[in-house]
Amino acid sequence: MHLLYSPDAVRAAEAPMLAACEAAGNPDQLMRQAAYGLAVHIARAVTNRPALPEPTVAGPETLAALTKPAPSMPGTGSQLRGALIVGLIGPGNNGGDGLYALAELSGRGARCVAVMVADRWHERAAAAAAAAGVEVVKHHKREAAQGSGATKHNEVLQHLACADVIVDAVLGIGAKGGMPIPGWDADAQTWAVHGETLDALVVAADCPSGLNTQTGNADEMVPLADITVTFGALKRGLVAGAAREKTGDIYLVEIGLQAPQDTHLMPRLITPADAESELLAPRPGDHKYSRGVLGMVAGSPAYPGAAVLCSTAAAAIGAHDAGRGGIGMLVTAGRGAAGQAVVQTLPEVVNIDRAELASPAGSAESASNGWPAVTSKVNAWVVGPGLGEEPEDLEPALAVMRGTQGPVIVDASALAVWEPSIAARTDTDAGAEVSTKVHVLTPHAGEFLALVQRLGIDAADPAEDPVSAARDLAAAVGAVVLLKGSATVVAAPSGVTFLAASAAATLARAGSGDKLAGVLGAMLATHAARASARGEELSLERIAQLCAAAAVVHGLKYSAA
Ligand SMILES: NC(=O)C1=CN([C@@H]2O[C@H](COP(=O)(O)OP(=O)(O)OC[C@H]3O[C@@H](n4cnc5c(N)ncnc54)[C@H](O)[C@@H]3O)[C@@H](O)[C@H]2O)[C@@H](O)CC1
Repeated sequence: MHLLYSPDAVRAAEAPMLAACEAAGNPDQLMRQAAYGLAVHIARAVTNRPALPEPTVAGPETLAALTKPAPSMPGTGSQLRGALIVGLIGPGNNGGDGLYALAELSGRGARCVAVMVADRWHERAAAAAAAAGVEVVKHHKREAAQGSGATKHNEVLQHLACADVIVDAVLGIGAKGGMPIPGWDADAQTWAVHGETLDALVVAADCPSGLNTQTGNADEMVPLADITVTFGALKRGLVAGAAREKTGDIYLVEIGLQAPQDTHLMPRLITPADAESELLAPRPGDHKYSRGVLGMVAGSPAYPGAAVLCSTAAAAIGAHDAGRGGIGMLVTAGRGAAGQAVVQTLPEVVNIDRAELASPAGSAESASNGWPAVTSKVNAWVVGPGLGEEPEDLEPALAVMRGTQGPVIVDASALAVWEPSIAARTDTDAGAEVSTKVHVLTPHAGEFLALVQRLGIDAADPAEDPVSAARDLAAAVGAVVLLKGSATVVAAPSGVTFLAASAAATLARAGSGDKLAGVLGAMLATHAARASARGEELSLERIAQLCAAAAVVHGLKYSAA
């Protein structure tokens, strides 16, 4: 699990270290450390492309390929000889990182060019770069406006066209929007005039320039990076929202930052290893009920496929890997074709008539609420995938939401009829959240906007700041909110938040949400069963964490398909 820092948290963590470096008469020590890490990754990129070591956070492309490149050592001087590395250098400390990195690489034999894209720069780093033999080209807007601008522009283009690596060290966490580079054509993601696609590997220093490292918001001006080498800590805005499409693989360079004392409300990134560790192994003596029973109200005569996707995804967890993460039993409440399709695909499923949830028959074998007896064994429910708008399908879903303590994953069509009053729940001791009635809402951005509008909730825009958006809704309605996106954000009402960033862009297709609902259901059912056997309940924060782990499992399992 990685803590995700806001830019303010990064600055706060850096401050005492910078003061100590200053006092020791070595003010750039931290920057040099960061720059060394950057240089190592650039050297690896030059010498080993495309076999780079495993990133801290895999980008969508890497996930789609699901390759695990072999780790390797940084290149030696001789391997770098002949390589051209061009740094785009901005006015602040991010530019300083770039300059010190170029100085390192120049010392190892690469030809390095620093293009100063602002009319000021980090003086000490620039002096170090010049002393190490880095060529300097000044090409900023003010200078571009003066007579020699066109010639200079062509010179820069020439360098860029021949570069093996372009280092984006224009703006870091101090960016206030935009890319201050003369001639940068954002639409084409290249430099104007020539317009050809550049062959170089683009390495972003700390973050792609212009990215909002608080929210992840990135407009079309922000250049795409093949890899991002970030310093000290993972920034929240590197893995949230649009950032996923900009950063490529992310590598974290440690520079010794101390974590803040109070990290409770810092978002956390769930790694594949974290997610794996949440897949419970079956124990000797387990039986189908003790492993966890998942109930499902999914699919309808109009959309029977959603029920198949949801149930097969739930059943597939645990089908391999010694049964880890697997549920003991799946109970579906089907109607017509939706029920038949599931049973034909998964004969082990217990299918009950959906109508019996909305209008309980109440026979001698019924559960205490009049539902079929098997429902009393259910540890978690999924309601909504493929239900459509018919009352025959939505009423049973509502009955589950109202009539069980949960956890209930409220997905797709069920979100359109969900009300906070349905989830009304009583907290025990002050501050201790227990799952007396737990609902997990799983909107994508469109469903999120429809939901907050219908309920009159003031929430951040998920397209601009997904972490705040999920937190706002969760706090307003008292439910766990799983906001789907290129990174998925899961927030508990307390504000505790987890991110899952292990899904490739290939997952943006019909049916992915249905499968995710099934994986979520399996994760919650297995953990709720274990907790209940111990006489415990899962807290809302724990449920949020498990949901993010399930999103990671889903991303890894289905990204390559
Ligand atoms: N403080 C340190 O010692 C360390 C800082 N680090 C680096 O320093 C970066 C932060 O440095 P800074 O605070 O100097 O911030 P930046 O380097 O991100 O840039 C800030 C400067 O750019 C200007 N600026 C912002 N947006 C602009 C725009 N759209 N157009 C033109 N100019 C713009 C600002 O006015 C300011 O002068 C980090 O991202 C990281 O790369 C690392 O070296 C680690 C150590």
